[in-house]
Amino acid sequence: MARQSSLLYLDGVSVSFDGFRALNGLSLVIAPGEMRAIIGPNGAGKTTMMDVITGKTRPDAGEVYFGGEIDLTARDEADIAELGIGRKFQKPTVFESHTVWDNLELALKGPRGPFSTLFHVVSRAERARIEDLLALIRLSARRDDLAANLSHGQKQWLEIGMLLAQDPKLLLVDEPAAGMTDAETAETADLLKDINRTHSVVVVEHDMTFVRALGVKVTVLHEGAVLAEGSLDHVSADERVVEVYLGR
Ligand SMILES: Nc1ncnc2c1ncn2[C@@H]1O[C@H](COP(=O)(O)OP(=O)(O)OP(=O)(O)O)[C@@H](O)[C@H]1O
Repeated sequence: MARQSSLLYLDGVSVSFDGFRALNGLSLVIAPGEMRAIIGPNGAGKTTMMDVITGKTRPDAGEVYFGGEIDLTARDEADIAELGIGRKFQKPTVFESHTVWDNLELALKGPRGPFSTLFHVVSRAERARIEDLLALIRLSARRDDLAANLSHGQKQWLEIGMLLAQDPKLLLVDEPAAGMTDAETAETADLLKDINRTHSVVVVEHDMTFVRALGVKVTVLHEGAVLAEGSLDHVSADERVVEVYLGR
């Protein structure tokens, strides 16, 4: 796909730490509206790739473009978040002593800052938006509960809801199924599919049951570059992928 028609475009991206190449000529293109799963063994470069996209790490070489035109290597982390790239880290960071509803309300008002938030009256439109988010993240019935009392999986969903409150154009999700029960894992795959109706998503995940449930194109990273790409069945049948995973 040409850079101009892509949502996210990485070409020949390299990152070295003390001479060690964490990314080694990584090229990856995400189409507008797409959901992509990124898999790969430990140390393959998945986290470093997310760090490059969000401006946390600067590449030594290569191109990183958002929306076809915006050079992300020239932007800082705050700029990139403002452009509409939201990142969900592995560990949930919800406000435990606030209710589920208040967490979403705070996220909705985020950029306005705490002082204006204090005196801000929630508009009818904002209430409707919070209701929609609650339904999407499967927490309508838990709206008045403290976030501290949610299960690990529900905290992850709440944090995804808080990111969505900012209406990102691209959502980066790091190992959402880690530590979840089987039922929560299955529900999270459904949740991401729901989100993907209106948002582009890049999800890094180790859990193959989860990746299969997503049913999207998979990119396999190895030693900082793309080893294989295609459906999960296609990449699982690739001998090089099998070798990398089984360490043969
Ligand atoms: N700040 C750093 N300094 C030195 N080496 C680093 C740094 N960050 C990452 N690395 C190294 O770069 C390589 C790629 O790491 P990265 O965390 O991107 O892999 P990953 O695919 O996310 O792995 P995992 O599945 O274990 O999270 C690893 O060998 C790691 O040790």
